[in-house]
Amino acid sequence: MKMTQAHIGVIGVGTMGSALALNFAEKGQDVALWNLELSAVDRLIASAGGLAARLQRCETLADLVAALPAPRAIVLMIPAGAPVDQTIAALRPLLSAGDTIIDGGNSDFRDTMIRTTTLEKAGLSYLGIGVSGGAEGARRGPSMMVGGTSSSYSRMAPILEAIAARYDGDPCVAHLGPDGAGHFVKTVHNGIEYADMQMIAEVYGMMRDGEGLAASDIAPVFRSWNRGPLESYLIEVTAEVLGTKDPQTGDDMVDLIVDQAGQKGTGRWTVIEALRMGQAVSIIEAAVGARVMSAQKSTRKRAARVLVPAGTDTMSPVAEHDLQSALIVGRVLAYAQGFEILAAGSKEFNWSLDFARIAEIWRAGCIIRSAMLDDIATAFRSPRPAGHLVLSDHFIPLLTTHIAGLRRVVSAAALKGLPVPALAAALSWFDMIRQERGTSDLIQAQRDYFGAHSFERVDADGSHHGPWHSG
Ligand SMILES: NC(=O)C1=CN([C@@H]2O[C@H](COP(=O)(O)OP(=O)(O)OC[C@H]3O[C@@H](n4cnc5c(N)ncnc54)[C@H](OP(=O)(O)O)[C@@H]3O)[C@@H](O)[C@H]2O)C=CC1
Ligand SMILES: O=C(CO)[C@H](O)[C@H](O)COP(=O)(O)O
Repeated sequence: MKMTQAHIGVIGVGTMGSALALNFAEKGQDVALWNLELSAVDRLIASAGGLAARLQRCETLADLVAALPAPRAIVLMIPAGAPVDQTIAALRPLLSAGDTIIDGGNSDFRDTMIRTTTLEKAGLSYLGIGVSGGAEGARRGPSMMVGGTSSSYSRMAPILEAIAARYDGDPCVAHLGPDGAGHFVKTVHNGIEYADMQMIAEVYGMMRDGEGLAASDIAPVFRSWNRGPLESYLIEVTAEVLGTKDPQTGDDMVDLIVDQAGQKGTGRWTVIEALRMGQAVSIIEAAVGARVMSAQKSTRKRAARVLVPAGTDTMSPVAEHDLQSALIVGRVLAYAQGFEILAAGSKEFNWSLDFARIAEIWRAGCIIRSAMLDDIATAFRSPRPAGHLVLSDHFIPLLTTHIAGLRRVVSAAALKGLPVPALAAALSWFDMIRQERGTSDLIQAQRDYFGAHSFERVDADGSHHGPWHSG
């Protein structure tokens, strides 16, 4: 087939690639398409309506490259890891100096750092872009977190801005730093996403298992919360999901779904990177751990029969406004933990990440978009004692108002025998950060006792040992 010239190439027309291709086409771009299984391209073109004229089916990678005038821009929307390396290896001999490969998948930012160095040395440009918003976002306007050289970004900025979500006219895309910076920020975005989803699930569990409410009764509660400080995409999605019936049985759809959550890596990577950099991200860690435990269905089935929930209180109801407060505090703290990882990464990799801008490009298009992000952006543009989000003027009053609700929810969950690992982690984090004198004096004493690690004294300078072994 004779190829006409296209503006941009897309490799991988699965959920995200096909939606992005249509978004490009809608913004006036002719898109050359290639997919491992070519029938997926045919299906996309057949369903593209008026946009089909802007979509070109390419039989081979060589055809795709030939359809693009140099300097080319080719977007990969394929699974992270080996598929990206294999596709880059296949593309490289076909490309010319100055061409740009864009990895829009959820790649490990460390892989992106290596790929950028290798390809830039070979005269190619490479951008690692974290794309958020799911299929709908990719189609109508995603939030995009870009890593790469400034010159590579400048070339792509007009088209990226054209397809991005907009918040009050501001495109939700930014060049965040070199090589892996964009994928690092996307990974942490997903860590926050895990935490928010887990806390929402815990609150749903409190209503379902603690109060005996049906999903269809819980849906309106989330719908009403979406009109307050919790306004966000994930609360909106939750209300929609809980209100949906199974067309076959007429039952609440969520009740028919196996309670085992999948995960592709970004949540776990967030925790691994945080721990590597000495950061405490207890809420995100609890959320990843909860997905791991959700997969252990057969163990849970057995344990449910033999482990007794002694001392439980099934009578005392939990107030709806306390559940709302718990989510408000939990969300603030999950964002705060995420931004702490970003700050650590920025320092570790010398990226000078602009935290206010990151909050701004998360205000629309992405999965963790919420009303709170505008305030977070403002907080990052204002003085923050100790540099921490929870100590900013905006968040202190919010936390002060709602912390009692979180406290009551976590206590009630403990008494009812209901698991709330992420909310409990949020509460413990809050109580630790506000404890001027903690209990690590004892940890230091123990370390010195068994390992002569020494400690500092409150009443003298220098390092000291205890009198432990003197008697
Ligand atoms: N779904 C989502 O909400 C989001 C996903 N992402 C990321 O975007 C990327 C794509 O995800 P998504 O569209 O959901 O995934 P899909 O599974 O829907 O599509 C994957 C695409 O990659 C192709 N592919 C699979 N293996 C290879 C390979 N070895 N070489 C070349 N192509 C291959 C598939 O081709 P074939 O049709 O032949 O199998 C398909 O076109 C992933 O990195 C994902 O993590 C990012 C943000 C949101
Ligand atoms: O990036 C995303 C949303 O922002 C993807 O939906 C991603 O797949 C979510 O992660 P996981 O599959 O591990 O839940």
